[in-house]
Amino acid sequence: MSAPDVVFVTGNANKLKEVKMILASESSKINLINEPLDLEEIQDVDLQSIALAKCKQASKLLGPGRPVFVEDTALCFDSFNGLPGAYIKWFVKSMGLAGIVQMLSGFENKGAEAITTLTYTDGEGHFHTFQGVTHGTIVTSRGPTDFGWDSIFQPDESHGQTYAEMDKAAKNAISHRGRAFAEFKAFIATEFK
Ligand SMILES: O=c1[nH]c(=O)c2ncn([C@@H]3O[C@H](COP(=O)(O)OP(=O)(O)OP(=O)(O)O)[C@@H](O)[C@H]3O)c2[nH]1
Ligand SMILES: [Mg+2]
Repeated sequence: MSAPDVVFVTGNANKLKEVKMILASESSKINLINEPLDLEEIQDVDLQSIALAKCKQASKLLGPGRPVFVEDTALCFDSFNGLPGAYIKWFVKSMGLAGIVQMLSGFENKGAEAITTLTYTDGEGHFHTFQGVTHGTIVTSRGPTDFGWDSIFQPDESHGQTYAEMDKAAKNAISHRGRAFAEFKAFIATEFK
């Protein structure tokens, strides 16, 4: 029997690339499909509520009985009590990376948490949420700038490299996304035997 389809709803090609790499090891259990639907994102500081609302909307659009997951990624500054959080996308768009670095110039603590919140539904009313967190520091941009804020985030565990300077396998091994999907992989092992 072939592996069942599981849909990842995202319009972000960089996320998709990383997730395909992370879930490649599960290809005998699930057949990963992408639907680049543009989902509404509710205004909330609670990351689990945002991911759940996104997943419910994706599931509604795809129809019942279809396993689907979404993820929402936040960047939370220690000095800002967790903001910009899920709003980081709009900060990157409006201010650029240099503007974001500048926002923290008056603060001694330049620490930040990158958080991925992933919500999966079986399409039959059951929802499961997984989260991955990586702490780091906001630094002046170093490395390629093709993915969000990768070039200004230096994880504590990276020996001085920004995410953008790391190769993908090294990033996935310690990243917010890698950690959230490690939990999801353990779930896949029990859900799709
Ligand atoms: O440097 C980065 N390293 C990452 O690992 C990463 N993951 C997400 N992002 C960016 O942070 C915002 C999240 O917003 P987000 O979760 O709503 O994503 P999105 O709207 O692009 O896609 P989606 O909602 O269709 O899945 C967007 O600006 C993403 O580009 C990242 N930037
Ligand atoms: Mg989004």
